[in-house]
This record gives sequence, structure tokens and C-alpha cells, in this order.
Amino acid sequence: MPRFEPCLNFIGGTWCEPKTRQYGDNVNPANGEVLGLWARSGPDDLDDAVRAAREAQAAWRLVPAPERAKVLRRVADLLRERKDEIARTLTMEMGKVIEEARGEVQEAIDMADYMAGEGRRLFGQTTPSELPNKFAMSVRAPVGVVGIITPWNFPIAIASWKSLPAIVAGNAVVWKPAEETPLTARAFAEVYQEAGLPAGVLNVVYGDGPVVGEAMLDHPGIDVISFTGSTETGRHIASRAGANLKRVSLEMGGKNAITVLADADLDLAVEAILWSAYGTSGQRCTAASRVIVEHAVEGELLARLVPRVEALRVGDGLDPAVQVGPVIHEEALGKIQRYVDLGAQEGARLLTGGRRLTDGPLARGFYYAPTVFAGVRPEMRIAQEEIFGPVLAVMAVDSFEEAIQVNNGVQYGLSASIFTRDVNRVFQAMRDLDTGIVYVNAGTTGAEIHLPFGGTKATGNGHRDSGQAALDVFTEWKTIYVDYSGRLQRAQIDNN
Ligand SMILES: NC(=O)c1ccc[n+]([C@@H]2O[C@H](COP(=O)([O-])OP(=O)(O)OC[C@H]3O[C@@H](n4cnc5c(N)ncnc54)[C@H](O)[C@@H]3O)[C@@H](O)[C@H]2O)c1
Ligand SMILES: O=C[C@H](O)CS(=O)(=O)O
Repeated sequence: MPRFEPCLNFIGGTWCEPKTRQYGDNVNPANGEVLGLWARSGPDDLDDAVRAAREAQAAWRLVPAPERAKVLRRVADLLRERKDEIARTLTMEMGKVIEEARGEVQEAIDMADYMAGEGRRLFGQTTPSELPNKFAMSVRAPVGVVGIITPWNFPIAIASWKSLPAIVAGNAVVWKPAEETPLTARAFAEVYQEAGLPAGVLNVVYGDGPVVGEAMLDHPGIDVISFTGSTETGRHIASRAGANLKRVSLEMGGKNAITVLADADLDLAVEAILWSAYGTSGQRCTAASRVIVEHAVEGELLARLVPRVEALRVGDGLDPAVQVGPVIHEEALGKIQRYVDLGAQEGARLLTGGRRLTDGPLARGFYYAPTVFAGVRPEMRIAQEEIFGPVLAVMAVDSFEEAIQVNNGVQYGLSASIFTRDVNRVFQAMRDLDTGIVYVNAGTTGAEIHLPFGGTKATGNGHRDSGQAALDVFTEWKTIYVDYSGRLQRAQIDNN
């Protein structure tokens, strides 16, 4: 296994060692090998990055947006050229299977293409003034310096969802990537550099969340925090940044369900459950960790599902025949096992899985058997809490109405899916499922970049990544009145 050069910070267009002179290990979850090191930075490194970002933003905001967009177009081209190599790196440090890693890089390419188009839109409004010879409009202005904090499970897609709209809108960025995926972050920064992004417009500061991430929340030079990660961390960020009156966009955890009604196409539902529950080893925020099925078809659904789960090929994601890779680290394995033990104690029936896999080469990595629990009740902790692993809780219900109630009866609200052939039920579900994303006759994963992405309740705080909605996080509305009457006109005088 090649050992990569240490991942250094990227500040003001230069790759630099952390002032702490400390480094962390980057471990391949497929086999426990150390791939390389990442800079374990401190607050001083963050200060340097914020200074560089502020200086760069002063000039970048004045570059016409269509010119800014040209850099994004080159980012898309360079990502296309490096797609295979970046995908392999991503699989090595994060574990997802290679075809999913390629799909993730493609998401970043799509986002770069899409946001490059925004350079010629960034639409505001023009609207009549209530006074004669006066012009009224609103324009999007950049916010300034954007702090981006990202998780390991989608190390390039999520970074692209945040950095590309921020940059095309005229902001500069300070990005703290997840500790587990530094090489993918470095590749993305290299692409920006090669694409000709001016020095300081994108800065990368590697480090621990409680050190560098925490310092970002208090830093007076950062105007907005855009965060994706766990609800626990997001809650802390919201309170801390809120006290500093910093704008915060939060995308957090999920406990997503697939509902299968009695009239559903069961083969289609099984296919969707397989990939939504076990794709990326269940480590997607949109992963299906619950199935809600009408009693009448529960037995048949399980009879078709369980053999398919047992047939999934688990192993190193670089092997194209593998369908389920490792989970991210030993700590995640421990968390998954604790929930599985809890499920059994709560009285759920373990149908398959429920153990770490250690056969042959799997012993060196962090593998968990795809797991199915049946007989789960909605109030059980395995049906309420985010496990973030390949564990599925199947619950039987008596009616459509009960299914909606169970779907909505969790603290999270990211993605939901329903399988039925009844068009009335489809439209009722579209209205009543309390999640940011609803799928009909499809699994809970597979977001498209030109639509808003995010959730309700403890999944988010009202903002969205992706689509045009992302621009609302990274811009301020500026309202402008131009009076060309040549005399002082006074609005809001009651002439009636
Ligand atoms: N809703 C979404 O769009 C979405 C997408 C992907 C992942 N997620 C969620 O992310 C979680 C998994 O990711 P994770 O384990 O990396 O999450 P995490 O919350 O542990 O870490 C996310 C990021 O926050 C940083 N961080 C940690 N403590 C911090 C602090 N005190 N201050 C500032 N930053 C801090 C980490 O270093 C990392 O970069 C899951 O809950 C998953 O559902 C949500
Ligand atoms: O988090 C990024 C993913 O693209 C979300 S999804 O699994 O495709 O919905």
C-alpha cells in the first residue's frame, strides 16, 4: 500500500505545515493500514486561514460572477479528468465501494457544472417602486467568509455542495474537512488550485473538530458556518454560533423509513430497501434504517428480503465485486454492536447479521454483517436513534394512517419513501410525510444536486444544501432604491 505524503493545510494558495507540528493518522477502514498523515492544526493556523480568506474575498467579490463561474467550469473539467483516481482515494480512506465513490465524485462534477451556471443567473428581483421616477430592486450580495465543516461519509460531494455556491456568489471559504478523509479533501483543494482559483479564496485547515471546528464558531472573521454532521455536534454549533450572531446552516442526522403498503410491488420494494439500508454500509444520512410494512405483506416481504441481505458481498470496496464495504472505524463497530445488543434486549427478533465479520482478510478491517431486525416496535431505541451502520428495523402496521404516524414519530425528518400503486395514497403521503425529501416507489437515497437537500425537525435548522436554495445560505439580500426624479421624494407619507 503506498504511503501518501502528509496532508498539509492549504492557506493563501500555499501548502503549509501546521504550526502545532502535529499530525494524525489516516487509516484505511478496509484493512487497518495507515495511508498517511494529516495536519493536526491549532487555532493559530485557523487565524492564518481566515486572514488569507478575508484579504482574498475583498478582491474576489468584485470579479464579475460570470468570470467567477469560469473557474467552476474548470473545476468540473479537472474533476472529470481525475474522477477514477479521486474515487479510489475516497474508497481507500472512507471505505465505500468503488462504484459509489465514482458516483460521489460525479455529484461534485454535477454541482460544479450547475453552480457555474449560477454565475450567469444569481437572480434578484426588480419590482415597481410606489413613487414616480424611482427604481427598486434586490440583489444577492456575498456574505464574506464562509466556514465549512464537513463529515467523512460524503467527503467530496458535501464539500462541493457548500464550497461551490459559496465561491460563485463571491465569498471566500475556510474549510475544515473530517479527520477521517483528508486525502479526498486535498484532491479537491488541488483541483481548485489548478483551476485557477485566486489564492486565499479557498483555504483548508485540517484538524480535530473540538479544536479547529470549535475555534471557527468563535472566530470573528468568519461570517457564516455551513455544517453537515451529527445532530449532537450540530446542536452544539447552533448554540455557540448563535451566541456570536453567526449565521449557521445545519444538515444533521436521520432515521429514514421506507413504507411498504399492501398493494406495493414487493420486488421493487426489496430492491430499494437493499440499497437504501446497506449501500455505503448504512452510513448515509438518507439511509433507510426502518421499514414500515402493512401486516398483510410483512411475511412475504421478509421472505424475499432476508435471503437477498444474506447474499450481499461484504469486503474491500476497491474490489468491484464487493457490494458492502467496511464501516468507518472501530468505534463505529462498537456503537453498532451496542445497538444490536440493545435491540435484542428490547425484544426485537434478529433475523440475520448482528455480528462483526472477521473471516479471512475481513479480520483486519472494520466489517459488520448486514443486519435485519423484525418485530420492532416504534418506541424501541433501535427504531428511534441513528445507528449509522447496516442495521434495519422492520415494523408492522395495520393501516396507511398508522404508517405515516410511525414514519413521523421520530426526532429526525430527512428522507422518507413509500411503495404503493394507489395514487390517492401517494398524494396523501407527499402531503403528510414530515421530511425534507420524499420518494415514491424509490429508495430513500439518491439526491440530485439541482434540488434542495435537507430535513425537518432535528435534521436541520431550516436551511438547505444544493439547488438554488443553497444560495440563500451564502448570500445576503441587498435591497436598492434608485431615485431619478431629481427631487427628494418621501415614501410612507400618508397622502390619503
Ligand atoms: N443531513 C445531511 O445532509 C447529512 C449528510 C451526511 C452526514 N450527515 C450526518 O453526519 C453524521 C456522520 O458524520 P460525522 O460522524 O463526521 O459527524 P460529526 O458531527 O462527528 O462530525 C462532523 C464534522 O464536525 C466536526 N466537529 C466535531 N466536533 C466539533 C465541534 N465541537 N465544533 C465544530 N466542529 C466539530 C468534525 O471534525 C467533522 O468535521 C451522521 O449523523 C449523519 O447523519 C448528515
Ligand atoms: O449526502 C450525500 C448523498 O448524496 C445523499 S444521498 O444518499 O444521495 O441521498
